Amino acid sequence: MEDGDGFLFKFKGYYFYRKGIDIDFIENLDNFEIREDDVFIITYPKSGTVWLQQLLSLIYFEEHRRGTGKLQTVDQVPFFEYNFRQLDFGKRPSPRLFSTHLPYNLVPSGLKNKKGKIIYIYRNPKDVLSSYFHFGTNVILQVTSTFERFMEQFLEGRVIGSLWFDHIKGWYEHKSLFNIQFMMYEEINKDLRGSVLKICKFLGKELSEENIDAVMTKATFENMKYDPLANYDDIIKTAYGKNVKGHFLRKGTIGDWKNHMTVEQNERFDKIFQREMKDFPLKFIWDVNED
Ligand SMILES: Nc1ncnc2c1ncn2[C@@H]1O[C@H](COP(=O)(O)OS(=O)(=O)O)[C@@H](OP(=O)(O)O)[C@H]1O
Repeated sequence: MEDGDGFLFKFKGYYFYRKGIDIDFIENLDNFEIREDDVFIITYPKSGTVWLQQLLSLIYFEEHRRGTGKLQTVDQVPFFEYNFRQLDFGKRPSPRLFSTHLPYNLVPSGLKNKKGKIIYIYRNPKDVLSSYFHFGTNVILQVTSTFERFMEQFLEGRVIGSLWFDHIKGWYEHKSLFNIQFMMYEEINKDLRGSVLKICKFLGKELSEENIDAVMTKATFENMKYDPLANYDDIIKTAYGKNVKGHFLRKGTIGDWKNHMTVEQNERFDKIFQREMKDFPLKFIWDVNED
């Protein structure tokens, strides 16, 4: 984000979106009371958050599955640190569903006692960068930045969510403290049914075949893009302004980074990735034809 300044708020070494937070809430994150049946989706930005909000809404709420509900996904699975709707989390009925971009060291300490469940979604960081570039320039800043400049900011961690490498490594290296399931954006993209079943199993939810089919149909990119309860177009207008061009549901593909990065940029990225992620055990998928 341009020079980081106006848009970023740094707290305990981590960058938040300044306009979206309540500083009192952020300073007291540690003490937020966690319930046994709380569920958190945790992501670095642009890794599939809105998709998982839709999937959880569909898995938990019959009216959302049937298309008779009126609540947007952000009202059913609200952002934890960006409480746009100013919901009273303490008064929400169980099970509470949340989504967050927080790093492992800033989440409420109750989660560290394995109370609540976490689904951590990760995506190959070149596609994260490409998605973020469009979102950063079209939605958040609404100014033109070059990809080159944005890539530098991303690699320095001077963006909302801070450094991608720190986020994923922090969560993975501390996974034994949490009740956590890691899932890959690309795995959900390639095998939606298998992914829905995996999520249901982790959350202890049993859905009929018919309901699984309904979840899958409503969670495809095409259906979400035109679904006003799931596409965030309304939120963009409210939070960022009426003239914003960008969308949360942009391309939804694997390997779009190839349309953005030059050979040199790609080589530089690979070098840094290899240095930072040496010995990191999770697999990444960089191309749509890769298994
Ligand atoms: N159903 C479905 N299928 C495939 N891809 C999907 C889907 N829903 C969201 N997306 C893609 O997720 C990207 C946005 O990431 P986030 O939701 O994490 O963004 S944010 O952090 O909440 O701003 C963004 O990726 P890009 O298209 O590459 O920009 C979205 O298109």
